[in-house]
Amino acid sequence: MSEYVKWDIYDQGYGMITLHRPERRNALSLDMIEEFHRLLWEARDLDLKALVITGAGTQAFCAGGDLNDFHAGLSSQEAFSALYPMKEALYELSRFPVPTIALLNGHARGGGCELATACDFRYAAEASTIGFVQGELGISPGWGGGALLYQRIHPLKAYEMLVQSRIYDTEEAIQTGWLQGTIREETIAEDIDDILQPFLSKNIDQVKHFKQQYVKQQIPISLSADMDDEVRRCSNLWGNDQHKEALKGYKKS
Ligand SMILES: CC[C@@H](C(=O)O)C(=O)SCCNC(=O)CCNC(=O)[C@H](O)C(C)(C)COP(=O)(O)OP(=O)(O)OC[C@H]1O[C@@H](n2cnc3c(N)ncnc32)[C@H](O)[C@@H]1OP(=O)(O)O
Repeated sequence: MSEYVKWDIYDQGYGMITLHRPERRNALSLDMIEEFHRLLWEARDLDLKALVITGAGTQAFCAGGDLNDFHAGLSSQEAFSALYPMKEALYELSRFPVPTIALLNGHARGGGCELATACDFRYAAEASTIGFVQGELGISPGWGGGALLYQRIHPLKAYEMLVQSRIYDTEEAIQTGWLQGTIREETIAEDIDDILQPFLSKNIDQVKHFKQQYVKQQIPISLSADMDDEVRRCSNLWGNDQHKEALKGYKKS
């Protein structure tokens, strides 16, 4: 159990999982990942029309893996064991039975972008920035979010985002097709209502049907093996000199 992952159900018919660790920019520790996955399983059996994933605070949606747990001193085998549970959670999330929406209340980095990519749709506060920065850290995405990115946007754009590993603002992220729209800080509650309304106005069987059809086209069971391969490749890169140098500022590295 982790106190840093919260779960709410709203009368309008949707659920919301909130990463609640703003002082660490909602970075995901191993405990948080376990709790996140447990909540996803619980949520599957509820009659929801949509599931929202967001972060607490105004700074960050999610800064990726907690670099105290995912430190550069891990062996490849240890890195694989640490990374794999979030791959399993993201695979579940990508095949969740009803539409899923990432509400980026702030910046997303590394695994935070992978988490958002595992959702069907992404909306972000205007000042948010997005970075698949793993390439700058001497590694590659380690939770299967790279494989998912190829399913969400044009493959050449996905490749560009991953290999360049740079930071995008919301306007650029919309152009890639990764982000569907922005939320204004002054009207955040109304904007969220507007985003959710088209989902909540349908009945549950409708939203389940639309989601099932999408999953059949875009998130085949075989994607799981591609995501496993991604975890393995990231683990093999783990702890190289560039990685150690990039994580120097964090404990245990
Ligand atoms: C492991 C999986 C792998 C993957 O598969 O992709 C990854 O996720 S690799 C991790 C990639 N993530 C990063 O490199 C992000 C690092 N963080 C940032 O770039 C910035 O924090 C931010 C997200 C852009 C926000 O910037 P800002 O608002 O200026 O906050 P600070 O940088 O001052 O951070 C505040 C506080 O939080 C701690 N922090 C931030 N990110 C992490 C993290 N990933 N793990 C652990 N702790 C993190 C940071 O150290 C600060 O702590 P204090 O100095 O003690 O206040």
